[in-house]
Amino acid sequence: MKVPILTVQNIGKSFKDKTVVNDLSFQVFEGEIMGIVGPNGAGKSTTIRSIMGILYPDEGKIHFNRHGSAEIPKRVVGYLPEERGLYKKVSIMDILLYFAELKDYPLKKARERALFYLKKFGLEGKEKSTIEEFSKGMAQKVQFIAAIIHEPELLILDEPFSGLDPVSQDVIKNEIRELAGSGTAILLSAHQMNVVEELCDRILMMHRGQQVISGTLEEIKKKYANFKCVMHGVNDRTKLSELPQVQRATHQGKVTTLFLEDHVHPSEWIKNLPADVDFNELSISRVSLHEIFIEIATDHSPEGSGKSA
Ligand SMILES: Nc1ncnc2c1ncn2[C@@H]1O[C@H](COP(=O)(O)OP(=O)(O)OP(=O)(O)O)[C@@H](O)[C@H]1O
Repeated sequence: MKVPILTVQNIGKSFKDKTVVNDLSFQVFEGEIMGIVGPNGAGKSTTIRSIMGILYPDEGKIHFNRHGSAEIPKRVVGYLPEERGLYKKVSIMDILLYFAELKDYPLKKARERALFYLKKFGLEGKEKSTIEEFSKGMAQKVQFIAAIIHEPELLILDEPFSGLDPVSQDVIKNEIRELAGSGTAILLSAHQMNVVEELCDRILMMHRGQQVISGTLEEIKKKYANFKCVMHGVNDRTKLSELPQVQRATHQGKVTTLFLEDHVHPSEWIKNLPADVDFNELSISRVSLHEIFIEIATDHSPEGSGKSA
């Protein structure tokens, strides 16, 4: 049975007269990785800051299911904020122990965990170094360790991959998977759709403060990811755009991408292609999360039917 760790219920937040989060509800369960995605300014960080008690929502409720009080159970929540910042001149070990102390976590255990993770993240022997001696990516790894040093049951990561090279991204991705595997509930926001596809069990997409899509990747793809046909050949663009059951088309040189309407059966559709369509390569696949994101961010409804070239 899925055990809820965090329940966000109909929250709303406005700054002056601008509504930035509107009637948003979701849950995060034990051992799952939930991705919150959306264009810049969609309201992701405002949502996360509301959960963390940095901002107060004007409406709705935030409930940490295992903890009755209205207070945030800080001892069991780990947080990697969007704006990074660690004391520049303090040793890495002291920084990590300081974070553990803030969460009332036993310091002996924290020291052991700090050394374990520094080694795991390729920073063995660096515990006496300071952040000013570190690169941005190294500092980010330390900040990630600070967020998990106290073994949180809920881990909230605001853009954990920004500024990381692909190798470091993999290190953090693997750690997130391992933490979820051991039961940690994880809520993360990210802009890298490929990473979100790969990592998240469920995805919530926000736009203008509201939920526009949510579900598992499979559910989202089934519901929103129509098929697309990518064609390499020399053709009349208008003719291709006007083929039956084509929702819209994009063209780049000799490559045309035809986004097919809902419920089109691709093999039937191919059979009905006119004989004079020229191509030397043709592929059909479901659109990616990245493309669904672009559709929403550019205000094309994922279920829209307008044709555009
Ligand atoms: N303290 C604040 N005062 C006024 N407006 C704010 C404040 N914080 C956020 N906003 C506005 O709220 C909207 C949502 O911002 P938020 O940072 O939540 O978006 P986001 O989805 O995290 O974006 P990004 O992907 O760019 O980080 C933006 O229009 C932003 O300008």
